Amino acid sequence: MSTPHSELPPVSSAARESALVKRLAGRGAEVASEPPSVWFMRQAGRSLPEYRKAREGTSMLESCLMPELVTEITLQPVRRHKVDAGIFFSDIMVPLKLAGIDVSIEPGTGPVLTHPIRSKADIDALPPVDDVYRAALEPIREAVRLTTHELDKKPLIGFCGAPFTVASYMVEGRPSRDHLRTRALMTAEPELWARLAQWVADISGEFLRAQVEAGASAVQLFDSWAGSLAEATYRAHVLPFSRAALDYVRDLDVPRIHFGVGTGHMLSAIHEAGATTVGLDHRTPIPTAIETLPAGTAVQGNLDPALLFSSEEARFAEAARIVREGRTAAGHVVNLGHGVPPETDPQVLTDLVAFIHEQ
Ligand SMILES: Cc1c2[nH]c(c1CCC(=O)O)Cc1[nH]c(c(CCC(=O)O)c1C)Cc1[nH]c(c(CCC(=O)O)c1C)Cc1[nH]c(c(C)c1CCC(=O)O)C2
Repeated sequence: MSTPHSELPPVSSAARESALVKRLAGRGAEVASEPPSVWFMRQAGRSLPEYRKAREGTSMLESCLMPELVTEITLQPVRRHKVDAGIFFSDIMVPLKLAGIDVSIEPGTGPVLTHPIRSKADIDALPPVDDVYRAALEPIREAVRLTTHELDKKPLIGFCGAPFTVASYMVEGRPSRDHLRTRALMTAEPELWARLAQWVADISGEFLRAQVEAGASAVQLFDSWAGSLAEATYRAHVLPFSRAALDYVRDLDVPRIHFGVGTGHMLSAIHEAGATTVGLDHRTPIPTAIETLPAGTAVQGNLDPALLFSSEEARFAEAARIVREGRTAAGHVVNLGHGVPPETDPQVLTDLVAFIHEQ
């Protein structure tokens, strides 16, 4: 390798002072005259032909450990759509793989574990989160350094999976609609559950911290499946561990987004886990969220991904409404209510970004 990547200059302060990062920190008033900020969950990925080409012949988790490839894939949607941030190309399962767990991501299915967690012995056998694990994160740090160097003034958003969502893949062994085994474990064996959730908080928290230390300007905690929980269950068995994961970056002064699908019934709890910004899916009205959350909290979202397949007229009308409603928040960043579906026409996203920037 000819470039001494680890000697790249530190991340541009312009990225950390960008309008998008200020909005995520609840400092939207400082940049009120600037165009709205927008990025999309899953903006990198199968909706882009250049992604499909770059990924040919390399498995998902393998590609996440190849720094040049990660940089290229992270930059693809930034180049094409002119979104205001890159989202680090990786996966919520990467920390498991780096910790030595036998996991793969099966195309069209999702994460699959060879040995799902089924007993106390399985939890006893989880590897320690130690210097060996932190050293294994080096390809992640390297990829972030390369990517932030290329992004220059645009921020990179780092992320990790929240303990409930990641642990539900570990317990179920594969994607599950209702996470029954996981939810049963919480109440049947709360102490075992707590050990598993704390372990995930530690591996995911270290993964998140590695990204910020290497140059990411904001983070998002994905608790995609938390919406399947009642608020009381969430508070008792999940919130403390999500907070533990976010605590890994609390001293690093970057905004923290917290997102889960279908969490409109417990937005305050999602915020209390340690977020500066609450991510909203398309079912939660922005004014309701602003009213519910403490003053100073920013919001992100929340265009229904179905609108990507609707008429341009309907899509732009919704986008304009979302931008308008977001102006009353301490900070608002436009996003979808969940990830970009693989079938999306990329031109629709490019045109949508241009429209949002004109508002
Ligand atoms: C639940 C979850 C996972 N991974 C993730 C979540 C939380 C977000 C959410 O709720 O969608 C997070 C994730 N996964 C990926 C990103 C990176 C970048 C981005 O958002 O642009 C992020 C932020 C890449 C990816 N992660 C995955 C892909 C597709 C891989 C491919 O090209 O086949 C990408 C681009 C694979 C993946 N990984 C996972 C699933 C369910 C899948 C889809 C499996 C499939 O339908 O084939 C687990």
